[in-house]
Amino acid sequence: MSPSKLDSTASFGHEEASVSRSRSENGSADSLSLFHSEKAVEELLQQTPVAGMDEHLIEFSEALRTVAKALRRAAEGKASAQAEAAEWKRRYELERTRNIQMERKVSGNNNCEMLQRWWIRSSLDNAMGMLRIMLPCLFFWEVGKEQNKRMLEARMAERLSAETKGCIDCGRVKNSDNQLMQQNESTEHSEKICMNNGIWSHEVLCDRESDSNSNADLNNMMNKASFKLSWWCNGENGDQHKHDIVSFEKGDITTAERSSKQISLKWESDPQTVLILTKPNSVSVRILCIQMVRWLKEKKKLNVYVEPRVRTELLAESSNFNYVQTWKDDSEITHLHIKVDLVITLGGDGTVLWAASMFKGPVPPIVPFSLGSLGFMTPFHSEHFKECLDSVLRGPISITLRHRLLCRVVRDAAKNEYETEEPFLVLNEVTIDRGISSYLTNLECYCDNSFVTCVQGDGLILSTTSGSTAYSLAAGGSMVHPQVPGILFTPICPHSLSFRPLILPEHVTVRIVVPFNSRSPAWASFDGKDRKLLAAGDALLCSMAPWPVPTACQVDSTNDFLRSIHDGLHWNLRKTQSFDGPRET
Ligand SMILES: NC(=O)c1ccc[n+]([C@@H]2O[C@H](COP(=O)([O-])OP(=O)(O)OC[C@H]3O[C@@H](n4cnc5c(N)ncnc54)[C@H](O)[C@@H]3O)[C@@H](O)[C@H]2O)c1
Ligand SMILES: Nc1ncnc2c1ncn2[C@@H]1O[C@H](COP(=O)(O)OP(=O)(O)OP(=O)(O)O)[C@@H](O)[C@H]1O
Repeated sequence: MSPSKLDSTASFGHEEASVSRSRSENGSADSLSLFHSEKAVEELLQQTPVAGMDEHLIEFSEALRTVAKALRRAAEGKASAQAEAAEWKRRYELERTRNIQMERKVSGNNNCEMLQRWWIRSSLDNAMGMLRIMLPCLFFWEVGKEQNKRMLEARMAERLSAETKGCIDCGRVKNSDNQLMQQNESTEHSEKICMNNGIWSHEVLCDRESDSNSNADLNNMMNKASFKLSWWCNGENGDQHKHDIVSFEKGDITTAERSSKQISLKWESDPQTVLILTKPNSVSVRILCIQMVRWLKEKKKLNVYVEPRVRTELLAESSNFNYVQTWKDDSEITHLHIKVDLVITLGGDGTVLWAASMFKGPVPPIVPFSLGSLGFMTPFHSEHFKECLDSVLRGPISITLRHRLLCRVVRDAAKNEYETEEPFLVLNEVTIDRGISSYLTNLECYCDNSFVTCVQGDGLILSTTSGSTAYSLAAGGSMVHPQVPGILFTPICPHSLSFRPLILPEHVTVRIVVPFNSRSPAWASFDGKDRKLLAAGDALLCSMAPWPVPTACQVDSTNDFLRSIHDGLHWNLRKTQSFDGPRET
């Protein structure tokens, strides 16, 4: 306790306090007088109205903190429940697909016994499927997510009606049953892997909500190419993928699953619709686009979609291009993923970012052609576009599943965790910087519920591993293989020399808060676009998005990544030492 405080408390006229004060002033303070002073202060604090108010304020602020914590926990609980619901949904889709496959096999066989067994199993599966739908349904009723609830209900209804009719939707109508049977037999092995481990991208890309909305959409969905994804890795057991993340046999813990694998895409039916996205204001891009559209339509008989700007350019070139399709307003863009089998980009990395930003949910596979200066994400050479597209359309192709970050701005974070603005999906990074302010940014950072640090500097980059070769790299972050799931936490010019970049695991939610004592607001930008002001009290929540961006590889994801850093950055390029120098003897 400072002497001035003692003085001020003594001036309230407490007798013992004034005695102790005079003694200490005379330099004869002893333990007794100290004891008296402390006691006096304590009593005084209890008596004075100021002390009472302080206590109330402390109590009040603690109560506020508790409320904020509870709100935060509820929001985090909500997010994890949503993720769980999505997982159930995915499993339901997988199971349904399995039933369809089984039904096809059974329908080709006249054996009654088999049919009987299938029906028993199918009914059991259906019951399980129903249970699995019911759980997320209950959850959505709870949290009032009306839209998701409708979607799940529609699926339940669809399943019920399929049961009543005694048949289940057979997916693509294009292939005949015989063809499918042959296909099934010839791909038995990969199918087995797929059923257990793969992603049935046809299902992932389908928006069932919209197919119940209109027949037109249903037709579009029927026209969408079906493919399946399987993954592989060079493991010890004949490249076999295992289910368990960790196996525990006879006391030995062994990691069995690798978090990152090379993904392979195999078309199950031919792609029919292609979307071409082009960098604007480039003559070479325009010329290539014209050639490509012609070739895709005339030689490959594909439907071609382009942006409205490009359609106008094509029609200015020749009125023959009136078969090229486009959209009228932005709301139609939200349905693109249902119609489009493949996206082709003509430009640099910025055009791939542009393509990714058009899909706020699932993204069809992207084939990026390099017409920029660097091209970390654009492995295909435009001179050989016919050969490249031929091989992609034939399949199978290796793809890189590029993770995206889902970013939500929460205004006045403590109060409004439920009222978030429209989220942003970024393929490279979200940057929080000081904008035009000349003050240091002051950002409080949390990883789930743990405080990470306070960023004082020019700002912070939260990057995907695909973005690790972009802004994050320039700010001193590491380069990371794009298939590694993780969130890069890279400060921009930190005002502390010990502030090194971090890489956080994929499952965390990072929360960046502009504290109330910050000297200036901060600015968030998403893949270098869409700047948003973050005022004091606002927060940015960032977690891994469920919809990655699948980009086709020239060779495979590792080869393409290494080539891009060698060619793009001349990484570790150094003249080799000559052999005729000094040698150890
Ligand atoms: N100091 C910097 O390095 C810096 C500063 C601002 C923005 N950027 C990057 O620019 C991106 C936006 O790109 P744009 O094309 O719309 O803007 P732009 O036209 O200004 O190009 C930025 C450059 O970044 C490169 N780039 C983009 N994504 C990359 C990636 N994943 N790996 C390696 N290089 C990549 C592009 O090839 C281009 O050369 C942002 O997401 C950000 O990563 C970098
Ligand atoms: N279809 C599009 N519509 C509008 N803007 C686009 C489109 N495609 C790309 N862009 C924007 O154009 C800019 C340049 O694109 P991109 O990076 O692909 O070309 P580049 O700058 O020549 O390539 P590099 O960056 O490799 O030199 C980017 O900011 C990107 O966001």
